[in-house]
Amino acid sequence: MDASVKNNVIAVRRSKEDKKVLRKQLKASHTLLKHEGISTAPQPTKSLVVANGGLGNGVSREELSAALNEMGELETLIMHPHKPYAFVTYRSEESAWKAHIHLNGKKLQCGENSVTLYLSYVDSVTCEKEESVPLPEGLVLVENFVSLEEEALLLAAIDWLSTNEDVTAQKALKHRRVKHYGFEFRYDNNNVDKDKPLAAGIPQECLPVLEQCVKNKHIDIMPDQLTVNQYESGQGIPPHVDTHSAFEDTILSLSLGAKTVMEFRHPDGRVVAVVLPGRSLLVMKGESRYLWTHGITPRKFDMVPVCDPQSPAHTPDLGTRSNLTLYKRGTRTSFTFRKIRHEPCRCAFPSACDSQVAPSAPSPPSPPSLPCCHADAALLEEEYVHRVYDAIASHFSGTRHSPWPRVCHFLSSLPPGSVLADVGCGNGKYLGVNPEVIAVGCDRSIALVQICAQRGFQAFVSDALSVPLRTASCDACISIAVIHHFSTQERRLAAVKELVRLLKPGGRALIYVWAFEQEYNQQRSKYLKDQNKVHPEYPSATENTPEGSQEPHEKLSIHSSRHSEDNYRPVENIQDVTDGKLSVHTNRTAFNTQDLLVPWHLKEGKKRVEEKSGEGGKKDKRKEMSKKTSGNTCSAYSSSSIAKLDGNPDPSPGFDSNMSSGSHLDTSDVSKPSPSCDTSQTSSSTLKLESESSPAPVYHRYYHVFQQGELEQLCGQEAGVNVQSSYHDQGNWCVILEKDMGR
Ligand SMILES: O=C(O)CCC(=O)C(=O)O
Ligand SMILES: [Fe+2]
Ligand SMILES: [Zn+2]
Repeated sequence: MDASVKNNVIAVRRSKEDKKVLRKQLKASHTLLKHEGISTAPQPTKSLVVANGGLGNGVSREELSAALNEMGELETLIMHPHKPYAFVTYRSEESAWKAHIHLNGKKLQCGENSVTLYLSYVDSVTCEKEESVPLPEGLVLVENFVSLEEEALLLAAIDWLSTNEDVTAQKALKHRRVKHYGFEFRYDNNNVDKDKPLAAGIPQECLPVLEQCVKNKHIDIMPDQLTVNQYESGQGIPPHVDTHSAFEDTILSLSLGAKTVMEFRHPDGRVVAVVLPGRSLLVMKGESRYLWTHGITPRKFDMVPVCDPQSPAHTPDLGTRSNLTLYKRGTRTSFTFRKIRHEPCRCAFPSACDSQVAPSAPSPPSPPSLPCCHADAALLEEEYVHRVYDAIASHFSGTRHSPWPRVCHFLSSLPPGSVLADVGCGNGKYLGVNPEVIAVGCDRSIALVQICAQRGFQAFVSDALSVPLRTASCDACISIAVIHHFSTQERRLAAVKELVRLLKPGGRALIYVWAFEQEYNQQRSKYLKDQNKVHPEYPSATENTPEGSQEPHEKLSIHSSRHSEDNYRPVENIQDVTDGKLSVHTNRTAFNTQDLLVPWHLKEGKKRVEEKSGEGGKKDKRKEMSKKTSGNTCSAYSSSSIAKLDGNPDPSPGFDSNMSSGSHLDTSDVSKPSPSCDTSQTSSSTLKLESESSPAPVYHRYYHVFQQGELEQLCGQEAGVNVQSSYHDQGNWCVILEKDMGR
């Protein structure tokens, strides 16, 4: 090839590349306008928006500013938390122009990953003021409370190698090291043996610090108990309230070593992230001690303000607003000083107080523990998922009638003639959404499958881990609110694998699971919002769960920053704090643990309603429902029109029906459960509780609520499938998977 031809080929290639970059840049501008309201300028200015260069992409301030600084002197660099873009303003337009030429379409290495930057000029930079969120009431943070020398002295006072004979539960907890002095805090009963002081009292080295605390009126009486926690990077402590009956009001926590971010969560869903710098003292009193939970999410990076002089990434020239950076966690050691309480607690927060009234939902007589093996897991699910759904099926079905728009959208996108499996189909509300597809449902609950059959849908009883359908027989699968009922990670993965097995190559699966995070984009979910409202459309605050809500959007307090979206790391199980026993969730409050029991208050009276409405007979609901839900309208059908089961139709002609598992709970039906209940159900005595004051039986369903990123990570473990998209929908995490063509 002669030189001119070669040059032409290179020029063509280059122009092709340029066109590609231009196309992508335009797309990025379009997205910025559409989703963020940021309009780009057609002509050069001093300011640029850097798409993909945001903290939300895992780009740190240091990495981005290093690249930008090479093009000229910066005036400001603004990085909003969680956003996938940054704004840069140069001192001169020429530098901005240079950055545009050299960095647009270029890859930036960020740790192990790289991102491609797209730069566009902007006329003005949105310098959204950080919302200054107050700290929880009663919380005080005192920076530089101890000197560097005192810090070293205190750290040296802890001998991690020695073990105290008299300490039963003093051990390296799964996710951090712990040592107790004065009294042992026992993680098996969440309390202290008040009559059994430890041989080792609070170390002498702590006394000057404690005296200072008393002198400064941070605490009235000298503490007599110390818990030292040591966290390596990536470790944390689950959200909890220190047991009221164990300790007096004030709790002091001294942070030594690396800084961390502690999250405070109010039962109404508010989350405040507080940066705890090394050598600072956190004083928790009143509401912040009694009502808000505190916890440290296990992660390796936190998002912290760059203006914090503690931060190694401190860059004072760049202004202070939105100057956040990723901070890599190091080892942190905390000294938590508390005073043992000898009388019952009489705080003003009875809902969170173990000394005062019982919690709103009675616990099962003997709450189960998280399973440690496959057999235990199967037993737990049998008792706390399958039996419950069979017992509450009718009432449950009456509350589950509005198909979700985004699920409908997925179903409506399937070409006519597609084969669809709804694994964990519940009462079958999605089976008629797209009448052009061949839909079959399965559910572990025979009672729910009977309801499907009653409506004229094809459904059979089956365990979601072993669906009696041929491999690669389905164009699409849906699993709506099912996988969160599996009690081990292995079983959740097995459920994903089973969906993938059913798919044809190129087939797609839609998965919904309930989210740990019930606040998203600064909005609390309906699930949380309706906690005090008795709304005709929704279950009451103390009642059953619609599974609708959202991701925590931690508010930045003056002293705080939101943490980064580090890769998902499982939350340390609350077991370390409550020892083993699953806790009973209070409906319509924020979650404070990932594995829990969710109460279902069974309502009586179905029969009466049916008699009144005169719609007790059997009816083919499929046509009616298809009519109403075809297209993308997703209209609800009335729960009072659900036929009463007066027979036992064979739910699954042609299929093996003696399988077990994967019951269905709807994701976000927020409709009021109609007073419908099949009173002839049987139930396990360990699940159902009746008390004199509340004759309505309460059942408990096991859930594993997913943290952001966890579902993607789970699906990522299954080879031969891609996560095509993932999103948050009404308090659920959702993914669409696509099976590889080659499989
Ligand atoms: O590490 C901390 O600062 C808090 C420890 C804590 O909350 C506890 O031990 O109860
Ligand atoms: Fe605590
Ligand atoms: Zn209390």
